[in-house]
Amino acid sequence: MAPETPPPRIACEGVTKIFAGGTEAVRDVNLTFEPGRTTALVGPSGCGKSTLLRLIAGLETPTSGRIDIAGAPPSETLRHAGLSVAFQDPSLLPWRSVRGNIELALQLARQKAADREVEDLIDLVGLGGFAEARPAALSGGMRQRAAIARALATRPGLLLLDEPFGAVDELTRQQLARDLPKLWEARGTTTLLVTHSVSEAVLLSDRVIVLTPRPAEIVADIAIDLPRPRDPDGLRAPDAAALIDRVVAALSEGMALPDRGIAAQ
Ligand SMILES: Nc1ncnc2c1ncn2[C@@H]1O[C@H](COP(=O)(O)OP(=O)(O)OP(=O)(O)O)[C@@H](O)[C@H]1O
Repeated sequence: MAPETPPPRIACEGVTKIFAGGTEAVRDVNLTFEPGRTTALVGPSGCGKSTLLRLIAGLETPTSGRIDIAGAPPSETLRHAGLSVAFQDPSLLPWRSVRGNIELALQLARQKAADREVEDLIDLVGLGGFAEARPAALSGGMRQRAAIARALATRPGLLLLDEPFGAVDELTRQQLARDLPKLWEARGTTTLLVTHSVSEAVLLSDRVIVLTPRPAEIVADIAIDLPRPRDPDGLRAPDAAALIDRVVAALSEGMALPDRGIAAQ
């Protein structure tokens, strides 16, 4: 089934974010994301990855530059439920069950799920049997997975994930890494994800953007042209390992820039 809203093209033009107080988190980012592709943003801790994602989500406004999602500002896309986010802090409503949280997202978007669609999503994120559980009865990783299911429920054209598997155990993480890209591909979702994990970025994405230490600037833009479906075990193959090495080398390059990272310490 097609997504509720078609996957948009996203353009960031000269995007800079300086917070009140003077912290410059993002500097002059120029990027275009093509519809239906998955892109990972990778960079050292505190470099400005989440800020860039929040800017694209319309949850922050750029200090200068502009962001355009299919011809409209991000706030517009957010309002039309064409965009879903699952961030580190899952922010589920505590008095609603997993199913209730997902159904609320659908109600707010004035959508109805097809038969069994909510159940299928709950199963997909490995929460079968926990549909009626409230967030307090779930582990941190389970809450994150519930938030992913909620983000997917409205079939957004644009899906923004910030460290979505941060609290998820390794085996479940591997299962999600197998299953979620299949769903994004089937739906044609444009997905942007922030991760600390270089191997996860290579496993999930069509493209990895490597950012410098704060303020985040682009140090490398690496195409991940590995065949799909991909399997975590496949990361040991020479072509995948070479891509991981390229991403790691770009991270080191960013750290070595004169005013950043190691050089700035
Ligand atoms: N609302 C805010 N007000 C002021 N400073 C902020 C705000 N949000 C983030 N920052 C600062 O901006 C910088 C970048 O933060 P951000 O959360 O984007 O980094 P990150 O790369 O996502 O970090 P991590 O990988 O550790 O999650 C940090 O120095 C942070 O303290």
